[in-house]
Amino acid sequence: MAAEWGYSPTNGPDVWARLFPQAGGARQSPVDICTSIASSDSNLEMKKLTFAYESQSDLRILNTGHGWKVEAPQSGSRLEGGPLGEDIYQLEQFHCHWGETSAEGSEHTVDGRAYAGELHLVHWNTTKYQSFAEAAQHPDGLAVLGVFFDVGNESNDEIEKIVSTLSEIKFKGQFTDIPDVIDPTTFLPSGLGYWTYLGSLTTPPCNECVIWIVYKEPITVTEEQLVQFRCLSACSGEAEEFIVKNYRPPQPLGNRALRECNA
Ligand SMILES: NS(=O)(=O)c1c(F)c(F)c(-n2cc(CC3CCCCC3)nn2)c(F)c1F
Ligand SMILES: [Zn+2]
Repeated sequence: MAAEWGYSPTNGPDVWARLFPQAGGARQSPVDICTSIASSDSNLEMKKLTFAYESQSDLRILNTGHGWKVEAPQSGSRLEGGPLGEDIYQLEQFHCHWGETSAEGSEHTVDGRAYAGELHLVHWNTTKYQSFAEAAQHPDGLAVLGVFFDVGNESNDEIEKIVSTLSEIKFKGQFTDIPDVIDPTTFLPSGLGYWTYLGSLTTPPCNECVIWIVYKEPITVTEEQLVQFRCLSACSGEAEEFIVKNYRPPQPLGNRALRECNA
């Protein structure tokens, strides 16, 4: 397998486990969310999931070669409650997954249906661990909020702040600062119902360290905004290999519990 993992037949999800053994584990993400087996859990209703983010400007966005990633270490942010027990999780970064067309692109699917993309807000457990890298080695180390993208006519203003920087980070390894103020709260849908289950990073090394919280209600972006995502290059040089898809297909849920909260 090519040294660098990716999403092509020769280095994609089907062969990740050769280099990254955890990718073949029993607690992998994403999964297909089968709504008929999701169980309502009164505990989730009682311990409301709460989040508090700061608005930040000059956040760094980089082209990872697999997509864009905004580094947003927010010591003042807090995600807690719901499935997170008594621990507090802090925002570390957010990024997104998409597909070649808007008929695909999300990582999680709902009753077999894919959305046009999926935003991930990645948090780590600051109650128990001293760093993101340490937290990523533990089963309750990370909490990721997943938000589906639906395509509509209305441009998403917060996503547009990301799109407006992409021409500056066309190639892998490039980064720039986002001049606009970003408030992560604005990425969340108005309806706060969600599904939750225990899973993993959806990219190598696929550590089984994520408490997943996937919102039921999608947010809207435009086709043009997704077209701009697909113009990023996976290469650092002149060669142009566009990042047209960067989603892992659903993995077996196995005997994991899938719970839901209709906030
Ligand atoms: N799609 S996802 O599951 O939301 C998702 C994530 F949650 C991530 F945290 C990462 N991630 C990977 C690393 C390197 C770490 C380096 C230290 C050891 C763990 C990996 N940094 N962030 C990631 F790439 C990703 F895709
Ligand atoms: Zn992701």
